[in-house]
Amino acid sequence: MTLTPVLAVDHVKKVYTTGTRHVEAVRDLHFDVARGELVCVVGPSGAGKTTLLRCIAGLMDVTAGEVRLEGSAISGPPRGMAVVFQEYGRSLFPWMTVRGNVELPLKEKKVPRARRTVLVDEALATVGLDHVHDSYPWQLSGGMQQRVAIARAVAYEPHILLMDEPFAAVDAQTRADLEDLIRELWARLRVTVLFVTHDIDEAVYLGERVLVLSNSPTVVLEDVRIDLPGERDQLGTRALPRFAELRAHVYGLVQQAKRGVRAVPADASPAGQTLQYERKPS
Ligand SMILES: Nc1ncnc2c1ncn2[C@@H]1O[C@H](COP(=O)(O)OP(=O)(O)OP(=O)(O)O)[C@@H](O)[C@H]1O
Repeated sequence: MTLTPVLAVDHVKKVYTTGTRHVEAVRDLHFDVARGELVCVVGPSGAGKTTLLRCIAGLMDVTAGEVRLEGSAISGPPRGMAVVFQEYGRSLFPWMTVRGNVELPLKEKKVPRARRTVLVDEALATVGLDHVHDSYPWQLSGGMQQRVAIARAVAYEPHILLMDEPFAAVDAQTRADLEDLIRELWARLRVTVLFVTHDIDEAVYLGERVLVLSNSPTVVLEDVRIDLPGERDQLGTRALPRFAELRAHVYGLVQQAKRGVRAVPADASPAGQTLQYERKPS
């Protein structure tokens, strides 16, 4: 029996059209994400990572192909999805308390008040912020604000969590803490996560798979299985020889992507256990 993937990105193409100008940002992206997977996406700057995420989040139409969430085609922001963006400063409402920010999407989802209280309390405790319910976002550090954004996504009880470079604007120590928080939440809540990052080390540390995108117009250059132990910690995991191999492998792929390479033969991938996808001829 074949299980329906939570997320199916089915030969997606995206062309931006401004007046008479056409920019083919994404050529043919094709991959599935199974329930409970944590999949990272890396690629050179301008590879189309944000474009892909916006298409998946239903924030923009695809030019061809289809994105399906639990078997249904996406044609607008789907209810079972939560998104955490890089700009936490802009994603939180400064005139609302932390509690108000986390509760807002639940009100929009028409969750009854008593249930909302439980969900907000649990989510804030989960991200270690149960002492700042009544603070305003601008009274918190950047890392704390990003925790509020994560709590808001978690409280929503999404089937899939999309994250677009969520830690790019925080310092290295906070970033490491937030990475561990995501692994911990993912393991505990069994939520499916698609995580876009510029950072190759972060992708290998976090992911069960790393999708390496080619340069724009984008295809999946390689889908690398990250066969590191499930229990990860910043010092031990990053010191493993296998971590170094996978990191070097993904780094090499990103360098190839920058040079315009769009296809890697399966047998040229000794370090990663590549998953191959059938491509439509373009
Ligand atoms: N609104 C737009 N109109 C026209 N072209 C666009 C638009 N948005 C993005 N592009 C182009 O699409 C391509 C992919 O951009 P996108 O922002 O998705 O890449 P990215 O991988 O997220 O980049 P970065 O890593 O630098 O954030 C780029 O060539 C970009 O110039």
